[in-house]
Amino acid sequence: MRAFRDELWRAMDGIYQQILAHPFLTGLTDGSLPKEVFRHFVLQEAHFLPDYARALAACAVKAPDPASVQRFAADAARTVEVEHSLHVELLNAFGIGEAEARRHPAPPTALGYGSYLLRACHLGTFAEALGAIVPCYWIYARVGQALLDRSSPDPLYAWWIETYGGEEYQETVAGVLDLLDEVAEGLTGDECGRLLANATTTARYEWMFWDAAWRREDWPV
Ligand SMILES: Cc1ncc(CO)c(N)n1
Ligand SMILES: Cc1ncsc1CCO
Repeated sequence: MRAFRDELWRAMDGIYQQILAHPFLTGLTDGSLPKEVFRHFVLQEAHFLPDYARALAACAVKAPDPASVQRFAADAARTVEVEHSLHVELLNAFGIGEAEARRHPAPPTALGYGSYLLRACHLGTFAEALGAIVPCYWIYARVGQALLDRSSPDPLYAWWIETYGGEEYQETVAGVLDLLDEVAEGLTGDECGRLLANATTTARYEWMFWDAAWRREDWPV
């Protein structure tokens, strides 16, 4: 029997290939990515990660068993930690203080993505929430892995790559994918369809998030 995760990956693979080919990611590994573009990405992350942490906490609330509650609650806490080290390691390196990051309103795609995740995880069933949240983990794990081989001559970019390409994060994501396969066994065809539709939306937002950073997207009016 094929695992459900393969079906979910098929729903995202075309989008994932476009993520890998995006000039933001090719620029990360050859070190040619302009600093102002990465700076904008970090600013987007500073706005997105608190929403992401709360979306993970909502998954913890809906999780069907204590081990899954613990998993999502731990990842929510870990996301807050990553958000904090982002401030310490990166925003300071770019001369963006916490006050400035707060003053700058969340740009459209970061706000849209975070709002979508909160909506899906709060209003959906656990399966629908899982569909929305799994690609966040999986795409970053795959991107991190793909970039780890080449890493980056830039220590800032290398730090970021290690966070997501490293062993610890890879193991975290493997656990979530095991849970996905387990949960999918008990779902109807319709429920699987809604889970996959959410996964596709998240994968699209993942591409858009890189692209928005690349364009240094801001509110047009
Ligand atoms: C936009 C985005 N998606 C996923 C992750 C994974 O943590 C992240 N840090 N940022
Ligand atoms: C690194 C990491 N580990 C668990 S969740 C998460 C995502 C924070 O960005």
